Amino acid sequence: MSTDTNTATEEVDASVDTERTYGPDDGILVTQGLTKRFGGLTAVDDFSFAVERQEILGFIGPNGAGKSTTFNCITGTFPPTDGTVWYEGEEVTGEPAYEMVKRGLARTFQSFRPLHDRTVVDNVALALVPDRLFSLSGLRGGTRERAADLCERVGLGDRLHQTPDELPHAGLLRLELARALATDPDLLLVDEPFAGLAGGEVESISTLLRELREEGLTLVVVDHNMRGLLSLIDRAVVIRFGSKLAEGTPEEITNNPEVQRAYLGGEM
Ligand SMILES: Nc1ncnc2c1ncn2[C@@H]1O[C@H](COP(=O)(O)OP(=O)(O)OP(=O)(O)O)[C@@H](O)[C@H]1O
Repeated sequence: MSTDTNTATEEVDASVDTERTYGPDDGILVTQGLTKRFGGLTAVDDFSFAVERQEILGFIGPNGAGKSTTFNCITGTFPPTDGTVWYEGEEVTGEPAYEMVKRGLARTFQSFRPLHDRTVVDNVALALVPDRLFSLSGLRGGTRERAADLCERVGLGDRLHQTPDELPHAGLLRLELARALATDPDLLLVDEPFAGLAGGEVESISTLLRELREEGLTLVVVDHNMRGLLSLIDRAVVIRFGSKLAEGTPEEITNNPEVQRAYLGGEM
């Protein structure tokens, strides 16, 4: 993927309805005028979008476009400088991460963070309990059963008693997904699931994500693998310089001249 090149702002604005004002009922997750400044740098700039219930939304943008910062403002890593976030129709702007998890918003991280001295099933079981001070021996049987079910669900049923270090990269991603699912989310933000995966693995992870959607989950997926992402998603929102560049179906996005220009030399 290429880094940013300069494109006239007028052209960029012409590709999206910048006048649209979003409200709490426009989707399961909605932002209006989301802005995040780090000192003099505006990383997210008056960014509005909505995620529809049970869709798979791709969140696309070149390096440094503001994708992670948008995620971080929504999931409570840090508060936005300005703007509003609604989740399930309620305003949640600036709510801390643990409150967002309680509301049903989960995320996976590109850099996996399993507990290396625990087994796969223990890692998932610990994500099920709200307070990590509980000892594993104190977990009820039902909890461990639920953890094993989740491992099974993501394709780790035959690796319950291995440690994370014994898993291949795709297995670690599955574990990360199971740990996120352990919080019983309605909406899952998935950060770069295809990074480091071979073609066949991209397809099997895509199949898993589609199945999770069929089971009722809403998914927002960020990835630099355009081919993998566009064949997975229903719709995409494209961000550039912290602002919305375009949104639409994979076909609309692929054929959008501004998007093509933003990804000059990239894989569209
Ligand atoms: N904590 C921070 N402090 C200062 N600047 C930051 C911080 N986090 C992000 N930025 C800056 O904000 C801008 C947007 O970064 P962000 O990480 O959101 O982009 P991104 O679209 O996720 O990029 P990538 O695809 O490379 O992960 C960048 O210029 C980045 O350097």
